[in-house]
Amino acid sequence: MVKNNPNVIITGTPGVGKTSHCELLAENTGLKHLSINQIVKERECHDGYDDELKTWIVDEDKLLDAIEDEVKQGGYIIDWHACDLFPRSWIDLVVVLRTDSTLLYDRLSARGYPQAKLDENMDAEIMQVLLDEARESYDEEIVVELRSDSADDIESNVERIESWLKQWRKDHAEDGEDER
Ligand SMILES: Nc1ncnc2c1ncn2[C@@H]1O[C@H](COP(=O)(O)OP(=O)(O)OP(=O)(O)O)[C@@H](O)[C@H]1O
Repeated sequence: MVKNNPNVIITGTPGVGKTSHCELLAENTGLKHLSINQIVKERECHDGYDDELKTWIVDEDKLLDAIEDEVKQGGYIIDWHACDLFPRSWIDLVVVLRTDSTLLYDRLSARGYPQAKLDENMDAEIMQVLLDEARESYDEEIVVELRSDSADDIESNVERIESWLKQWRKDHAEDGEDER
């Protein structure tokens, strides 16, 4: 299928700023924000709720089936704290957001996370779990690591992604012309 728009994953540890980035990027570009959290709940792509970690237990096969037809058309910003489940052929850019661990601690504490969940997420950020997962799952040219410490970071990161998008659209418009 020829896509007119790319698919971008915005990933990173919970609390790193994925939703904040996705919302601004969607508003500025017209790409659609696909919150996997919401899809899992609304389309029931889970095997129940983990009471201890206060999170849904995701059924990845159900989730991929639920979004495949939409995502294959292109134009989605996928917002999720994992990335290795999405087929490489669907994805054009993977942005891994990173933040300072003190800032992350404050953001997650403010949400009232249980201690076990807070510790797990702090460890994941410090050990750069998501960055390694992205690098192992996709070609290195499409994986970008960006800081998300301040509001200015959000703006400049979104601007960078917008520039990338402009170039992607230009390149693919030329491809389309070549094919004619
Ligand atoms: N770069 C930033 N500068 C200042 N505050 C930020 C930044 N990124 C996120 N925050 C704040 O941290 C909190 C969590 O942000 P957000 O919901 O965007 O994270 P998330 O990665 O989408 O989390 P989750 O994976 O749990 O959905 C929010 O209160 C948000 O305002």
